[in-house]
Amino acid sequence: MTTVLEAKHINKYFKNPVLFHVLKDINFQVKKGEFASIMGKSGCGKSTLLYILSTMDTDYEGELYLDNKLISGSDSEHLSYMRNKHIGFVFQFHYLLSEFTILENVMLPAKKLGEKSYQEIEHDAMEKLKMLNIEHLAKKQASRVSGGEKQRVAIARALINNPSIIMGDEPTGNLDSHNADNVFNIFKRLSEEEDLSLLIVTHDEDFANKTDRIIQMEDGKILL
Ligand SMILES: Nc1ncnc2c1ncn2[C@@H]1O[C@H](COP(=O)(O)OP(=O)(O)OP(=O)(O)O)[C@@H](O)[C@H]1O
Repeated sequence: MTTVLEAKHINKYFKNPVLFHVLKDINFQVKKGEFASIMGKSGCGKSTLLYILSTMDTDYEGELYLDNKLISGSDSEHLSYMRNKHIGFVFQFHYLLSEFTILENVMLPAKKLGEKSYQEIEHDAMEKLKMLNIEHLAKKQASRVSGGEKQRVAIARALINNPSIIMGDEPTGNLDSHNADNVFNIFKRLSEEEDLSLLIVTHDEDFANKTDRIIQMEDGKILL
């Protein structure tokens, strides 16, 4: 099976004021179509790891591969391109631009990538909204839709550049159980029907237990 993301011997230290070894020899792979979750107690290093895997943090030791290409050590311009093209993000808070319409919000990462015309991007964005059953919200201002709807819009936005992997940091942390189930089911469908990989940090055991694999972290290490 194809590997979409691979971390090899990732070590990370914080140096303020004393040296703190926060990530200790992290090794794992995420395969194409795999739905994996990362769990662990508060402070064990989940967000720090996700920050590295998502290429936002470059101050670490080890190797990171995205779609079998070594990306650790790349310059910031290349990393920004790879991040935009290959990774979709869903956070606890949706970070939609409230003055923009839903459609405009979903289009933004594709405009940033700059590989398609406005019309193509608009068409793609409508397709993503349809996929998530929220096409009727397209022309609405982002501030005027519900919390659960906003999170579905955030997923549509994460999908707009057809990434290989979706990374989430507590994407259901701010949702009630009905909307959290909804987001889980969307992720599950994306993994099963679209062969998309998902790597989701969560504190929600019910959510994690339903994923294909739980990556359990403790004190900066992955438990095997
Ligand atoms: N910039 C920083 N400088 C020093 N230490 C930091 C920094 N950021 C995080 N840490 C420490 O690194 C450890 C891991 O933090 P991290 O945020 O990755 O944990 P987490 O598992 O995501 O926690 P939570 O579940 O509460 O979000 C913690 O002990 C934290 O205090």
